[in-house]
Amino acid sequence: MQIGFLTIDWIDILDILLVAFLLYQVYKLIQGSIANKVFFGYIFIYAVYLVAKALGMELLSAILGQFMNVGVLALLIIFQQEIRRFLMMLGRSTSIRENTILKKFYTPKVAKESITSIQSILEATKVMATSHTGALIVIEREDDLKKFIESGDIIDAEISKRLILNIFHKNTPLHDGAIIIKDGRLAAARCMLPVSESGTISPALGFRHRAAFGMSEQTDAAIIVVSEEKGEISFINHGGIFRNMSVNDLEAKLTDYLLKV
Ligand SMILES: Nc1ncnc2c1ncn2[C@@H]1O[C@H](COP(=O)(O)OP(=O)(O)OP(=O)(O)O)[C@@H](O)[C@H]1O
Repeated sequence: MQIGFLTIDWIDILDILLVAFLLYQVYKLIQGSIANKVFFGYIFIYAVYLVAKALGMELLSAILGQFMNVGVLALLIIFQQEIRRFLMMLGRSTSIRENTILKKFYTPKVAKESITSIQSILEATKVMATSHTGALIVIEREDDLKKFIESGDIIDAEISKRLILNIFHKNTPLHDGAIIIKDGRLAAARCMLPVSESGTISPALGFRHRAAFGMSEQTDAAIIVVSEEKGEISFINHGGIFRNMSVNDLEAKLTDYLLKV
């Protein structure tokens, strides 16, 4: 096919479509994050570079060419988190859980143990919501939370309503940060979670919620947040946030999510 001075064959069309698809996926991945602006800046410079090259502007294309070469390295550093998220997304979508045939033969490993501890978690959540006690509870599913557990104080105790209430009680040494539940046991308290940089999170939500979002971006954990300010219960997972939940709604969501293959 001839368009003006350009000769285009079907490989070129396929090439353009694949690049467009790839760029769209990258855009979706970084949408709302700070990296978004860097991405468009980079695309703009690349477009100028291509035009300068096509017009034979040697000096400008040489300078921009050098910038593009170093830029790839810079992009790897700037987009660290997004690249990690992208690879995790790929890893997850090729895992047994996402495979409809293998799924039939597979039972989630954490489900049974975690389900038995749900009642204590729900009862404690109810009390904390009523008393406006801030809390952040992370329940491990398939993704290993070892590195987050190690960021806090190891407890490794049987879960009980009283233990949870005691940990989150204001003015106690362990109340800051998150508790992590693993295999039906309270693994650790005072855990540090990654804070999300997403620009789509409501500005009304503070760091406790941002940390829950950050965790849900990097892992498949189930996360419960009790807001200190409003006494509101939220459930967060990598599917999004469910705000202002009743304890019954939370029970249904949590059971469903923990048992989901
Ligand atoms: N990265 C983090 N990892 C774990 N816990 C965190 C992190 N950042 C903040 N927190 C917890 O959140 C508390 C601060 O919450 P902040 O008031 O900013 O959040 P919020 O989302 O507005 O919630 P609230 O409605 O309870 O005020 C801290 O005291 C700490 O316990």
